[in-house]
Amino acid sequence: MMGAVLAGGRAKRFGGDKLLFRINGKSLLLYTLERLEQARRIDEIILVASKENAEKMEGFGYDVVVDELMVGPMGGIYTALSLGDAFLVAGDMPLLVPEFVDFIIERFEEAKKSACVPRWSNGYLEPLHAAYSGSFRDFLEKRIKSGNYAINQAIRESDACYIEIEKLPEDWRESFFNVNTRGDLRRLTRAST
Ligand SMILES: Nc1nc2c(ncn2[C@@H]2O[C@H](COP(=O)(O)OP(=O)(O)OP(=O)(O)O)[C@@H](O)[C@H]2O)c(=O)[nH]1
Ligand SMILES: [Mg+2]
Repeated sequence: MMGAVLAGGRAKRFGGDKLLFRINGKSLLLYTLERLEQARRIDEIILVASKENAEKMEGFGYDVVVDELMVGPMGGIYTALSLGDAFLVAGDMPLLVPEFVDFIIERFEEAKKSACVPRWSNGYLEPLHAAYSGSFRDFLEKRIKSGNYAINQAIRESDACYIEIEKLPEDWRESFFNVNTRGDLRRLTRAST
């Protein structure tokens, strides 16, 4: 399955070029890409960039698609799915667990639903660490046209299948860790990546 990495955000909370920020000499995005590469069920990776950073993103050596919408994650997902089914992940998730990625893709392929999304017992979803079908794109199109960019609501109103997070190995949860502020980097410098 294709792995699509969202990499077109403006990183307002972080300030500056979050994905290119180097931690121990390696960019944040490269941490994420290296983990994604290790997933056996990922056979191709694309980066979903913005017009502004597409050139820089090409430097990573993967195909880059430009998100023309720039309305947040939903637009990035919509853009990625123009190339077919995808496991979608945010570029700022450096502790991605490859086995967990494979697990989600397997569930997605068995379930034959429009999406397969991890869910916490309180109902909170992890839409930027989930598998989506190309047909989910048509479902998003109407919402985007009417200016409704709420991805969680879109998933809930679709026929998505859910993966109950608390039933899985506890150490898989670090896969959801994402860097929003400079303070979040402390966790990464401590982790053995
Ligand atoms: N292609 C694309 N990627 C996006 C978009 N919005 C966010 N992203 C990416 O999605 C990931 C998670 O988003 P956020 O944590 O909100 O990052 P961000 O939007 O850059 O940061 P903030 O401005 O602080 O919200 C990051 O890797 C972003 O680069 C978008 O509109 N289009
Ligand atoms: Mg954002």
